[in-house]
Amino acid sequence: MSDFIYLASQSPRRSQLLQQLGVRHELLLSNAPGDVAEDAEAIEEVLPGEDPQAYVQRVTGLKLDAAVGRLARRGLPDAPVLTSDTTVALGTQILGKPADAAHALQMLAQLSGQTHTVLTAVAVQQGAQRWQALSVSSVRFMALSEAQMAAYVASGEPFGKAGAYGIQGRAAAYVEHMAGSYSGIMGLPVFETAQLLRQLGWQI
Ligand SMILES: Cc1cn([C@H]2C[C@H](O)[C@@H](COP(=O)(O)OP(=O)(O)OP(=O)(O)O)O2)c(=O)[nH]c1=O
Repeated sequence: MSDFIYLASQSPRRSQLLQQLGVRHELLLSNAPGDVAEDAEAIEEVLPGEDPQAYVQRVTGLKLDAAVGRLARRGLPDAPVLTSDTTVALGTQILGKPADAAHALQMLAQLSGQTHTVLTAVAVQQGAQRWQALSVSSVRFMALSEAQMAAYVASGEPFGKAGAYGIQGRAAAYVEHMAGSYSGIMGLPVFETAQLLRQLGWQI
């Protein structure tokens, strides 16, 4: 069994959460010479009529396909690798990452005073074997004033985050209630990740 895993993710939170589990890992990013940068926008496109649960699992699988391809091109076809995707859903509507400040404000206005779902799928592959898990959490936001939303967007925190907020940051002050997995909302559910890694032989 390998004593480390490749983490194919740009997200510093995911690395931090793997570290919390004591899992040695190396980042697998598309920055080596000869690497083909996959088109993240194409990977994250929502199919017509696709529900959030199907979406987040499909995108995680596509991220894993890309990562496995990258490893193969580096001559490491059997190395273990992990990917994940986090999606915020308001009913059946998928809220991705905000494109700009206006988009972030619009998403926060939608989440204000409502309960939404945060879905994070995790997938690992080693050789020909692949395992995948899904974490689903529910988060209720207090009603936010225009001034609160504007200040939060100005803090810069919404950018690069699904649903335009980070529960691990200042947005914690707006979360009235949450049920599910705090780490899953942050991007990597530690319980489900540990379960997947046990399948690969890790003792966690
Ligand atoms: C809801 C929420 C999301 N997020 C983050 C987690 C994810 O990093 C991000 C959703 O984007 P993702 O597309 O899941 O991940 P990413 O682009 O950051 O990283 P990669 O695809 O390379 O693995 O939103 C928080 O950090 N806190 C939160 O409370």
